[in-house]
Amino acid sequence: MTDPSLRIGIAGAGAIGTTLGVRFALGGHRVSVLARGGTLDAIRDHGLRLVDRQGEHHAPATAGGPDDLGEQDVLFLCAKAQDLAALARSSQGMIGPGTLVVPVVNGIPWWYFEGEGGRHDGRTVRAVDPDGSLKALLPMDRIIGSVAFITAERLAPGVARSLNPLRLSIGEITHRHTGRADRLGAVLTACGIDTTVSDRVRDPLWTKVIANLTSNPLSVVTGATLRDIYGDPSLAPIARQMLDEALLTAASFGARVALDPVSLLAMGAGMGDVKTSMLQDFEKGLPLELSSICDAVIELAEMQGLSMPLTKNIASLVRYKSASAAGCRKEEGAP
Ligand SMILES: NC(=O)C1=CN([C@@H]2O[C@H](COP(=O)(O)OP(=O)(O)OC[C@H]3O[C@@H](n4cnc5c(N)ncnc54)[C@H](OP(=O)(O)O)[C@@H]3O)[C@@H](O)[C@H]2O)C=CC1
Ligand SMILES: CC(C)(CO)C(=O)C(=O)O
Repeated sequence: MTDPSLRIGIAGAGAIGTTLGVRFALGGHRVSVLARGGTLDAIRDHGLRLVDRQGEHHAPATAGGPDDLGEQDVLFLCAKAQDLAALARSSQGMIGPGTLVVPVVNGIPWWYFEGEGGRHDGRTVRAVDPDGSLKALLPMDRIIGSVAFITAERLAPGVARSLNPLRLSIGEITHRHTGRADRLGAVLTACGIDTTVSDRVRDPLWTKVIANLTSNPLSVVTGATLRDIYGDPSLAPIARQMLDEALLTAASFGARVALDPVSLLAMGAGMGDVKTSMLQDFEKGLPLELSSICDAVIELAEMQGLSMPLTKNIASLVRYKSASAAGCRKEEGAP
């Protein structure tokens, strides 16, 4: 990464992909976006658009499908966990021998045990990579772990809005400190994405997973926003109990979670009437990101001989609700 202008690939042009793509283009990098359907047409015709704290931006980008885009210096994979394997397959042409691959996906990633050095080193997380496709398709020695502390929404194909500060944690998945992670962190920060490079990227990862796990599924069961999930006298004890289950699991893997339970609940309640991404997906009839946010955490707990009974039950309720809503939509003739 000596050329100041990098070839940066964005695979998955939703809320996060569009936000990152615009920021990179504004930073002077050559952005190529892997998209499909109407999103591909819109980006080809109009480029990418972002409304953020700095204003409204329009950025040029090359857009294409699986066979159109060449090797990149860095490839960001920006999709929901359940879509990642298909996206990784479509992105193969963008990955060359030197490409760094940065998945920006919530939840426990498939690479969790790669280079982790513990007693489960190299083990697959079945919930997120059931048939080993991700491990086979993506070069483990060039994965940079990432955790996105960003809020972004997709307003239209190729158009996103992100009004909170853009923060990212990245790090080598092997705990090593390397120049390539530092250089990537500097590129991101120069593009307006405030990036921390950590030798322990699994720590912020657990912090984020715990925030998602304690709020996203409960929001689907109840329809509640963060204010009530963490602050309402009926719901907050449920969130607290799920938090305790998750903290125990994180601690069993030696994770240092940034927030204590009381602060996390207070911070969550203080975020106000925010609908979680899972509730938004549920309301749109989209598949939910349960594999990486719930199932993978439960799988990790069970590997350590722990159980997460409440989390498991809440995840089952969400699955039931999501399946029955899909059934109703089918009966009503919706697509
Ligand atoms: N949005 C947010 O505020 C945050 C999101 N995250 C996490 O980041 C990840 C991405 O989220 P987000 O950007 O919101 O998700 P979106 O659903 O907005 O975007 C995902 C994009 O990936 C595209 N995609 C999926 N599969 C393929 C494929 N095979 N080929 C081409 N394109 C594909 C989708 O295309 P199509 O539209 O055609 O289906 C969609 O545009 C998730 O794990 C999310 O939880 C993390 C922090 C904050
Ligand atoms: C807002 C927050 C932190 C809630 O878990 C989130 O990341 C989401 O909605 O997916």
